[in-house]
Amino acid sequence: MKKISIVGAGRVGETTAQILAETELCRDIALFDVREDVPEGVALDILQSAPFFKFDGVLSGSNDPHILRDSDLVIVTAGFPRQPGMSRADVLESNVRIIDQVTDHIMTHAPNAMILVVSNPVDTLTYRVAQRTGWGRERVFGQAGVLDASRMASFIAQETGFSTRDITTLVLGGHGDTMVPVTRFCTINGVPIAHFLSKERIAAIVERTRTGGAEILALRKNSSAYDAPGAAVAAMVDAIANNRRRLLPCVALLDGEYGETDIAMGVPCILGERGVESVVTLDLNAEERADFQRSAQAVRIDIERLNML
Ligand SMILES: NC(=O)c1ccc[n+]([C@@H]2O[C@H](COP(=O)([O-])OP(=O)(O)OC[C@H]3O[C@@H](n4cnc5c(N)ncnc54)[C@H](O)[C@@H]3O)[C@@H](O)[C@H]2O)c1
Ligand SMILES: O=C(O)C[C@H](O)C(=O)O
Repeated sequence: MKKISIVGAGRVGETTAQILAETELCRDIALFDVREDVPEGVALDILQSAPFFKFDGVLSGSNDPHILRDSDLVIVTAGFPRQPGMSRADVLESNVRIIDQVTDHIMTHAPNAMILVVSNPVDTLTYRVAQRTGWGRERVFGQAGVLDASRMASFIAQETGFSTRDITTLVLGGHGDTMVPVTRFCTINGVPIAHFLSKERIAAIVERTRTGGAEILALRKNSSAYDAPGAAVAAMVDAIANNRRRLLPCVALLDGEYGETDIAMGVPCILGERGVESVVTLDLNAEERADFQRSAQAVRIDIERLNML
């Protein structure tokens, strides 16, 4: 991938830029932010770590949206994080204004780009970007489930003592308290986690996964998570840049899959060089289907709020 732009040079944007640069996933990274001088400062600071990490490439930052031009991918991390005690949906009104402005910049300066939305509430904002651009769902998608699944895998590793390398997890649905960790598809090298963990322990891991973002927020106090989120975004970029065709949970527009239409939420997708190549429909059991529908209902409430703005 020739050029990746990151909109929002805050905590998540900066962490993502650092990982993309270090891993040389892209050698031309541009940062755009409205805070005066900040994107230039972030770009310069990361560049000065190049001799340690031994990477080459160009990193630039600007308050001028022209910096987005010719991007192949734009990662959107602009917007307010929630504060302790808030839900992600509580920043919807403030962040819609920001996301609309950012979307217009992308349409003007990077009309051929893919857009990866990170800003919260990510399902609703991905839906908003898709509506505003009118671009196909392969080009407009969001990050949530890769992070939630990685949180769940880290909890399973802590409980079982197994290597994270061997742990596979799947979290679907909206990126809120109703997210759907699908324990039936969580394994340790193919062995279902139920072989190693009791029902009670699995239930506790599911609950901790659902509240994983709030747990970090409560501990960090002035900031929501950004280390694992930056790594999750980088994993998605790796799938795209290297055309890996990975099966990853992405926030994607649904067109009848899982019985849902006119909504964006977390579903398993094939992610490759063209973005979301397809949505994979799993045969969910009755309980999983009910959980997924409940999660869709929560996202729909936000979309209705959005439509009233
Ligand atoms: N989807 C996920 O899994 C996930 C994970 C972590 C954080 N987030 C979300 O990502 C967003 C950013 O989090 P953060 O911790 O980096 O916040 P932050 O406050 O550190 O950074 C946000 C940045 O956005 C910039 N910004 C605001 N308006 C802008 C505009 N119109 N154009 C360009 N830039 C603008 C701000 O100046 C700031 O630098 C939040 O909404 C947060 O909830 C999502
Ligand atoms: O919790 C948040 O508000 C940030 C992010 O969505 C997360 O899950 O870490």
